[in-house]
Amino acid sequence: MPALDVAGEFETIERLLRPLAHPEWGRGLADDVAVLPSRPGYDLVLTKDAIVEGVHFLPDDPLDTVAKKLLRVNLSDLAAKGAEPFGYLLACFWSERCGWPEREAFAAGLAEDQAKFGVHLLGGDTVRTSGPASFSLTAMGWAPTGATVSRAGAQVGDLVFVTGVIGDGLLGLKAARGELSLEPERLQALMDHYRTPTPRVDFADVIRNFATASVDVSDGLPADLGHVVRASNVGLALNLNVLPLSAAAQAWFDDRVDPQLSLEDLASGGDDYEIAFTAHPRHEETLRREAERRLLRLTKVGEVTSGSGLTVVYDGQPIQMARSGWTHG
Ligand SMILES: Nc1ncnc2c1ncn2[C@@H]1O[C@H](COP(=O)(O)OP(=O)(O)O)[C@@H](O)[C@H]1O
Ligand SMILES: Cc1ncc(C[n+]2csc(CCOP(=O)(O)OP(=O)(O)O)c2C)c(N)n1
Ligand SMILES: [Mg+2]
Ligand SMILES: [Mg+2]
Ligand SMILES: [Mg+2]
Repeated sequence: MPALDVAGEFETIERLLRPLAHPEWGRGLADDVAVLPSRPGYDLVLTKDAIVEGVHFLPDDPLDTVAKKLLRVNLSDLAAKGAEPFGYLLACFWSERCGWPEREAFAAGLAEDQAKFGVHLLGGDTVRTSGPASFSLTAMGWAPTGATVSRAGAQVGDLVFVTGVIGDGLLGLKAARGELSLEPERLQALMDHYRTPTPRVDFADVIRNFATASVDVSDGLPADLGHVVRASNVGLALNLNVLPLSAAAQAWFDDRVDPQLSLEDLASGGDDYEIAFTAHPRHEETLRREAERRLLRLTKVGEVTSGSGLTVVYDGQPIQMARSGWTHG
């Protein structure tokens, strides 16, 4: 048995990652591949997002929450498309700060979230780097054949909804950097959202059944709705005045001197990992009921119009936003 401070490649795989392996399809992480049986009647839905220290998480974020964020941002993409997750491939680029205790914390975070979301590890890769700690994950899910929701199906007259709240990701980052003065519980709630966002996995079946188009909100609500607008070749009016805020974000907002600019910042900050989607107005009541059953906030933030392009509206007037969301320049 290697000493406890060992953080080598094979120790990491055997002692920390093997316990996370998919019981049927992971081959105990002791083979070159994972082999999955095909599933008649279903499509295999795949997505990959990487996270990098200094870009997606802070150098002093605990590694268990980094692992959870990595898994969750990917589960968010699957949920937005209406797919049910079952497994993932993982690549770890451990930096010098990732000794054995940090790797143990990372694996413990994954173990907790595997249980929470019903997924297992299928394989991956493990390397060491002199650069920033980085992690990449490929999430896999099933959706009934042909049922996956794209960005392209929005129809003129559809309503635009968003799950949960918008802006806590941005404020959580500010809070973690010590840039906000709010009550400690509020700061904690915001930091929790930044470090461990909640992917709307239990809303995936509703999206599958009722959404005409959907996207997960990672870059910023206007930026991500912009993808829907372009893919669907429609217009879309987004009403900033109804942006759903958490209690903590509301407390921050109430102290601002420029409400419009503050809402623009919250809307375009990103790191929300909510689902924005379009649906026919006849489904509004059902959507509200399904959200309520799941104790999930659901807000109608706009409508799909003829024409093309996203129009952001504040106090009934179209406005020009300085930036619509995060981009990796
Ligand atoms: N390096 C890459 N190689 C192949 N496809 C990529 C790469 N980077 C991004 N994409 C694809 O571009 C699209 C948009 O990516 P992204 O903005 O990261 O979307 P998301 O918000 O779904 O994570 C996705 O289909 C994604 O798979
Ligand atoms: C330290 C730090 N600085 C800035 C941010 C803000 N931020 C970085 S990437 C990003 C957008 C989401 O990440 P991305 O890689 O674009 O995910 P994807 O759109 O592919 O899902 C945001 C809001 C952050 N999360 N952490
Ligand atoms: Mg991505
Ligand atoms: Mg994503
Ligand atoms: Mg992005």
